[in-house]
Amino acid sequence: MVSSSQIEFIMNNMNLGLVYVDKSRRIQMCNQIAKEITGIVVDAHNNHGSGKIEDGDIVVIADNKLGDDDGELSLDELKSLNINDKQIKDDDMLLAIGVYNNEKIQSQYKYIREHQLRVPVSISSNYFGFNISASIDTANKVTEITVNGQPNRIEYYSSVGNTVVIDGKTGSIKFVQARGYSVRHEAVGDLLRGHGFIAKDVERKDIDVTGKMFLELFDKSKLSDELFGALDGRETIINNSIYEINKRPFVCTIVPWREEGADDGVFLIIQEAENLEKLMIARNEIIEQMEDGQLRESQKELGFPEDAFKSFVGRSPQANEVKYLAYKASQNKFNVIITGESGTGKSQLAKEIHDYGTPGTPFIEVNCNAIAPSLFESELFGYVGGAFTGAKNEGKTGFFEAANGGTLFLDEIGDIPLEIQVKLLHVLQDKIIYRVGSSKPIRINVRIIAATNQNLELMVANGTFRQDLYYRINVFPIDIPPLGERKSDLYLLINHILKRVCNEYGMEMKQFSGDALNKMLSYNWPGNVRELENTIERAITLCESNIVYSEHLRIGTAGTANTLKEMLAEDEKRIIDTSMMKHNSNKQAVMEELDISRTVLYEKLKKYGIK
Ligand SMILES: Nc1ncnc2c1ncn2[C@@H]1O[C@H](COP(=O)(O)OP(=O)(O)OP(=O)(O)O)[C@@H](O)[C@H]1O
Repeated sequence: MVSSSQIEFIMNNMNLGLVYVDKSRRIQMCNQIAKEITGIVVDAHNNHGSGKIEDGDIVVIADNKLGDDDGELSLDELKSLNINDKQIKDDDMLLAIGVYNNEKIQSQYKYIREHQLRVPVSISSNYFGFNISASIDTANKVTEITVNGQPNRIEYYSSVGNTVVIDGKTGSIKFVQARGYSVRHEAVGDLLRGHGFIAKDVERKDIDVTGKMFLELFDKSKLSDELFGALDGRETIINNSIYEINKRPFVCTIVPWREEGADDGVFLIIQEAENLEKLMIARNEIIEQMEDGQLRESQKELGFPEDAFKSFVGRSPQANEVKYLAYKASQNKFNVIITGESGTGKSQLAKEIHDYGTPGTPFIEVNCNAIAPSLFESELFGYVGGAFTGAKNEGKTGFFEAANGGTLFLDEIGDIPLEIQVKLLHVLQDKIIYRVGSSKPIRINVRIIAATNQNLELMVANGTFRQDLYYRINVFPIDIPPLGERKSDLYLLINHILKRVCNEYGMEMKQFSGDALNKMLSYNWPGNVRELENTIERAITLCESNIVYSEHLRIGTAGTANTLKEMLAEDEKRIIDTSMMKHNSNKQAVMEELDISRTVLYEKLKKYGIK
């Protein structure tokens, strides 16, 4: 049994923020990382005590978007710093130095309306003997305020109001803005309206928030609405989706907890979203490790080795059952039939049964629907020289002989013509073959693995498949359920395919965004793993950055083209799609790149529903 102190240890040392909210919307648990990333506790690099802005204090502001994520800082509040300039508007970038509540002392400030500046904007001054500089670098999304060589740097996502306050009496720094200020109501607007600030030091690392209302600490937002909805029993699909908490983006997952005997509540799992790529890699690794661990556990329960059937990816109860049966089949030499819809992994499983049970022996794969009926016999059993017109002089080894000592995999066995079925039956019974044109028996020792996506029982009933052969090959049936019925395998499969495809194409490892994952997880995959593979492959070729977004996924269209016309249309659509994405939907650029006229482009965009 894991003790509660062990659980607490894990929660406080994991890389994810975890908050548990009960039915009454109170926080019952909040781990250390959740407190740190939401700003409930501060990683204080510039320590200071608690207090508030007093008359005569010097206030320095670097605000990239006035009125946004700065405690609704307005012109009215700026008057307290002796800034009274009607030209300054909401959303402007503002750098300011002023003395609080002293009409006689002039402030220094700079405001800029243009948001897309690529060069940093700054002011610097010797203000009452203090060397002060403040800057905003929109290209790198960084604000910095330096007082007498002591910098305070805050990176931002959409907006930030970096603030430093110098004590007017002692000249020491009494407040330094740190991330998470919204949760503490320490935004510059709040401070200028008289709100106090907390001390920032290492001792404040374990603030207890247990029992506090969720909305006392976090703003009302789309996320809080979803969270409360989940507490009221509403279905929620927030799974690695980006939501803002106190104006900063986080990768959020809401997991309702409904256990008999316990209070209903929800877990909120949060991660910082500022470096999505790194996070996604970390998250994927964690989930993979977790799922791997669960897989090992379930394999142990079933009593088969850890390394068995590793490449048959999946951890759903159905996938585990398939692997268990496959393992059992690999340990014996009886014939096996694998059934399942097209693309469920029948061929892959057949190869794995062979590799695990009889490594180093031949594995011959025969696709029965690719052989002309007249050639079946000679292909399966071989022939001797001069057996028929067109036969090679030296004769030919058939698939059975080639597979001797190993496995013959008969894919699409339902497509074997009736007259060959009877011959196959004899081989299975007697373990003897005759090459076409020869009466010399050849003893063979071959295990048959057959596969089909047809209903053989029905074929037996309507006379297209021999009943006796059916009984012979149906000794050990393994049915692989469609992917849509074992969705919990999706996550592992997605990662597995992604890795494989990136390796195959010699690309850097890519990651799926939360939205892209959600889109894949909510689709039913009628084409099974093959459709999933095609979709991922296409998405990767469409996407230029290292993150694959949902826009790159052409779900439901991949791999459905059958005719040349359909295939060409799919390619045309993909090429136009890629070009539109590359040029940010700039049609002129797309026309130039693809060398097509406006009329043609508009016609194609309409035809393929590309926006
Ligand atoms: N569980 C799995 N783990 C990893 N890859 C899988 C899995 N299942 C299927 N695949 C992959 O999906 C693709 C399709 O699988 P496969 O060809 O084995 O399907 P199938 O059932 O034999 O299809 P068909 O009936 O059309 O021949 C292959 O590239 C295979 O490697």
